Amino acid sequence: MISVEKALQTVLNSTQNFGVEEIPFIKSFGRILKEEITADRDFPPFNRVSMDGIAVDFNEFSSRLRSNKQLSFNIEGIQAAGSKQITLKNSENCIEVMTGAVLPNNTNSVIRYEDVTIENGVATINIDAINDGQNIHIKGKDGAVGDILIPQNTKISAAEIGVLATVGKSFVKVAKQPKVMIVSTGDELVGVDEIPLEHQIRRSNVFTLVSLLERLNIPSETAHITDDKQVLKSKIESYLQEYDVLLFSGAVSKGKFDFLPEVLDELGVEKLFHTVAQRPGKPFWMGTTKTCTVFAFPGNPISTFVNCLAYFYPWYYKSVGLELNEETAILGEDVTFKPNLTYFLQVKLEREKGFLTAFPILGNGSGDLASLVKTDAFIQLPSDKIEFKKGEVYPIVSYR
Ligand SMILES: Nc1nc2c(c(=O)[nH]1)N[C@H]1C(S)=C(S)[C@@H](COP(=O)(O)OP(=O)(O)OC[C@H]3O[C@@H](n4cnc5c(N)ncnc54)[C@H](O)[C@@H]3O)O[C@H]1N2
Ligand code: MOO
Ligand SMILES: [Mg+2]
Repeated sequence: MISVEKALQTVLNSTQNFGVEEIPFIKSFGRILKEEITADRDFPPFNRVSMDGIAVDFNEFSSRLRSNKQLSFNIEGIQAAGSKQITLKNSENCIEVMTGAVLPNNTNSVIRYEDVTIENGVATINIDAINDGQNIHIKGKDGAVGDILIPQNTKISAAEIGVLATVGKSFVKVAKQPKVMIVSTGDELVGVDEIPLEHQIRRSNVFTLVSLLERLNIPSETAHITDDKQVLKSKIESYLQEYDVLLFSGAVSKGKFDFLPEVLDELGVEKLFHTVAQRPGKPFWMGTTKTCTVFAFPGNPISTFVNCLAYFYPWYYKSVGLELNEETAILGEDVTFKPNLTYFLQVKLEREKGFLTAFPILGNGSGDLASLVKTDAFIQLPSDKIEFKKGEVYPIVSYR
């Protein structure tokens, strides 16, 4: 048996590189960027008018103000957004300009319509102070051509999608997703659409795993294998050839029909560890071949669930180059836990005065999958303590 810390270290030392693929940018939400995105032109690419109004020459405005002349300007033309830049021919005049338009040549300040009265083609300014360059979004102010706008290894959100669009990146390089097979085992398990007999239950773990992977945008396939050693062996043999990752749930403990560890061993999967000093999820088995990583989670639903979050998630993040950000929360109640095991305790998270606080909710052990609905996360209480006090801070793995 190894500690949670050692198990996680082992998991992180056996990450995989899934390669890179180029996909349409609009399909890249949630994926990990595998190239730098640079500005293809200045941001904004021209002096952009930022208020609807009139554009004037600031010097002309100032000199009239100094000599108490009328602040009336003949309107020479209109500069609309999407039109080529026009030029103010006579600096005593002005040009009407629209937000998003190029600032006309020979003008350098924009006065809002709200501060102007327009009559018979003449705009009279109703304010007696303007700033040189006002209401103009200067070319290159947000970024210069060639600037890095999005660094490599960024997780693509709506913000990045907008930037990809604006620089014309219709195709973008992202980390390939692993090819994953999720397998449940057990003779007691029937399909979701079936009516279980007295001694049977519907299988649920594969579907929670599919959904936990969907949170990472990883597609997956599923299969179910009965507790038959030969069938297990022949199916797994072909899965090992075909997939980057196999996630199992069940058949890793001490039961007569828990064949998985020996089958994986017979198929040449190198065991990295079996059983971790934790509750729940203790009989977790992990191993690798040259091309495939195998996570065999204990079958109790909460064991499968927490181990996917605590081990597969960080393994995937590191594999695709994402930083691991440890989340923490304040324990909301005293907890006593005697066994010399790391305790992944189910908690409901609440924000109290801006701080994330974790309130323990005790279910009926690792088979009580309905209790997951009442909680949001697991708080990770270390094995070297027995008493955990309200107010102490510990890592959490959340799933909401
Ligand atoms: N003698 C011992 N017995 C057990 C130990 C032990 O240390 N010594 N460990 C216990 C712990 S802890 C766990 S966790 C389980 C792990 O068992 P397995 O990984 O072998 O899983 P199974 O025996 O196949 O199933 C356990 C339990 O989970 C249910 N299950 C399995 N798959 C699914 C699924 N896809 N959907 C819903 N439920 C599932 C299954 O029906 C069993 O009730 O072993 C303890 N025993
Ligand atoms: O490890 Mo088991 O998951 O405690 O129920
Ligand atoms: Mg078992």
